[in-house]
Amino acid sequence: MSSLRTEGLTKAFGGVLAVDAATVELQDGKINALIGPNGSGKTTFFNLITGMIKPDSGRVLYREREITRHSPHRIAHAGIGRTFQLCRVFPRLTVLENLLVAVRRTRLRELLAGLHDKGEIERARHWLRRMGIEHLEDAEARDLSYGQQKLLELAAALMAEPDLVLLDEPAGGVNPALIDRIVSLVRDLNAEGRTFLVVEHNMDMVMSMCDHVIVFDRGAPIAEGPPSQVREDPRVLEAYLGV
Ligand SMILES: Nc1ncnc2c1ncn2[C@@H]1O[C@H](COP(=O)(O)OP(=O)(O)OP(=O)(O)O)[C@@H](O)[C@H]1O
Repeated sequence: MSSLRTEGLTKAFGGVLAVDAATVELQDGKINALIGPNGSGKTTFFNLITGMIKPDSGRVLYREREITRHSPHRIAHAGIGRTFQLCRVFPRLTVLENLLVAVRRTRLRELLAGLHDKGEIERARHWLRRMGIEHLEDAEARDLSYGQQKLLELAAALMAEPDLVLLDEPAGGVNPALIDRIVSLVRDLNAEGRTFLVVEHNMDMVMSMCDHVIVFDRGAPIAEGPPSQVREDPRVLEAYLGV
């Protein structure tokens, strides 16, 4: 059973077919990985699912309902959260403020006017504790290390209580100790019932953390299965090595 699936999803930029008739089904309740060589369409696929860009053709279904061409806000509301390859936080807001605006961007004005919702502050503190950055609540986001900003971004995504979380290169630019922390956090969040789709180039992380691996090449899946199986697949080696 799958909560998210795509059918023939296609997106071209000029003459480049970034995502080419991709039919993909995620395993529900699992940590799914999306891997593939540079430029194989992984980030574009994420952007199509989360409504950041619109497909040329094909469909995205979540819980058997069509969400193709819905706005990013509506897709987030349906229960799909995400982080970005190059971390996106508001540099001049504090850590806590970043989480409060994450709930609803339109409330930025209220936030700046000092109007806080107590329940939301409690939830924000809960996620900061889970990320282990609660001591940084009043720091401006720009003063955090890159890895801490990634944890903040994950906390911001979790503020909307998503059932499906898309992580775009969570280990990119992060030191090994923090990678371990992110892995154990993702495992815990998954054990609590959240499904994950993780784009990641760090193969150690993919192989040790993920249950199901989908391999993209030239905009579409060429192989999928458990990590041990995918690692041995000649099509995957060929896509990566170009042999
Ligand atoms: N906004 C855009 N305009 C033009 N071309 C784009 C755009 N976004 C992506 N592309 C092209 O589409 C293809 C797929 O890119 P995409 O970023 O989705 O791949 P990726 O698998 O995420 O790569 P990486 O692993 O390097 O992050 C590439 O050829 C890329 O140059």
